[in-house]
Amino acid sequence: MASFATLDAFAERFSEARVLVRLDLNSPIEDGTVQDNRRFERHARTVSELAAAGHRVICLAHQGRPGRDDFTHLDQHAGVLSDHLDREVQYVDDIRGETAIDAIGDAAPGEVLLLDNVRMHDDELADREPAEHADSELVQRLADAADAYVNDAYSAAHRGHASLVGFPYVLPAYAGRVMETEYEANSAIATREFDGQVTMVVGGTKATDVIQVMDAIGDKVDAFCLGGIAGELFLRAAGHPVGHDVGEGDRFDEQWERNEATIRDVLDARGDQIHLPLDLAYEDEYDQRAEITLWEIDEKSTPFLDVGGETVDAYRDIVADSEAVFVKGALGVFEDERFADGTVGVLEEIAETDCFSVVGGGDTSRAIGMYGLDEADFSHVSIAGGAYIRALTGEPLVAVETLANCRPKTEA
Ligand SMILES: Nc1ncnc2c1ncn2[C@@H]1O[C@H](COP(=O)(O)OP(=O)(O)O)[C@@H](O)[C@H]1O
Ligand SMILES: O=C(OP(=O)(O)O)[C@H](O)COP(=O)(O)O
Repeated sequence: MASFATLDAFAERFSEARVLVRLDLNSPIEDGTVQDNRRFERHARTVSELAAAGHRVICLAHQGRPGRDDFTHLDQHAGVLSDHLDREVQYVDDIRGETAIDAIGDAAPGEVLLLDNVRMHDDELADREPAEHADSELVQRLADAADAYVNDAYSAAHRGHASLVGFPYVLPAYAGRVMETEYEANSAIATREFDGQVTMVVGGTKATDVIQVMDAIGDKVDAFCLGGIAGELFLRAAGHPVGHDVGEGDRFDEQWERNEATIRDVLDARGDQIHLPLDLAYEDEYDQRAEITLWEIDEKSTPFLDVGGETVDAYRDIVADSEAVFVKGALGVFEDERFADGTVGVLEEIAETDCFSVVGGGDTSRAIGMYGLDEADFSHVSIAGGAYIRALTGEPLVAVETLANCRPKTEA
């Protein structure tokens, strides 16, 4: 178990500090609009605690990845975060230049700044070891302008990027409240033993995260219920003519090339644990939801956007018989009500079943609020996806390990 210092220790040491706070505000963007989600509400608790205590809060965050449609500036994120606070979040359209450094210097006690998308600086994603990131211009420039660093970005803690692992080498570093609570919940899961059936529902778009970990966690899981992009990729490996891009799509082929061998290995090794969709749903010529069983599909000519009704019924039965259920990634494009049956059907069954349950995934956990489900009906609703699933397997999260084990040279 990692042991890191929390905001309790920070409060004992600092007053009116300039504190860099790394958040994970990576969010869905629909028609160019950042979608509010649990990450803003949860991180606002950490920001609010620091600002209310009179510190000058300098937030760092990322959105998307270079080259992706959702790779944007953070101006909208500042507004959404403000909505969850009793104070304005001042967006700074700079990361480590003079504008940013001056804004940090001018920040008054209790003020909150949000710098621009940290992934827009080349140092952030450079392929370096954590100690090398500490020497980067990005980390050095911002560290010189601040007194301390707080990492609240548990949901990005599996990424060894500069703003996540570099600062503990050069500034006093602490865990934010999201980091603290997510770590405690998700680490406990990796060490728990269940007598009854353990089920994992996996879907979503980041099949690479899911597929590589399925094999690692396979000894702890009795049944994997697949959907989303991951489900189609496994169906493709099982010989069905699905799981490839059609039209403008770019969700499948690149992930297939990267993961085909692993998918086939996992299917061979754990086929009896893996439940694949029996039917799929798509948008017909009347813009309505239509379903098709696997055996009716002779070619994929349109994107499949959800699992079908037969699959939902089968997965609900599996969940109903489970002592523990972990969910990572949505079974369909639940943001569109026509294609929410898979995701919502499984979540409803979990809520009705007396089981230990964890729902993970920044996007996926949004479905709970969107469809009127009660968060209290789940044991833990994580705002992490890839980080959460790695925690399930007990895999160390590099940003957590760095936060717990590294100290500035001046304090070594
Ligand atoms: N068949 C599908 N085609 C395209 N997108 C899908 C499909 N099924 C699920 N999704 C998308 O997966 C997203 C959630 O998956 P992902 O981003 O990997 O998980 P999270 O961010 O929750 O860890 C949802 O936003 C949903 O729209
Ligand atoms: O949203 C995130 O990951 P997740 O979708 O696995 O929860 C994190 O912000 C990490 O984003 P990344 O997967 O683009 O590095």
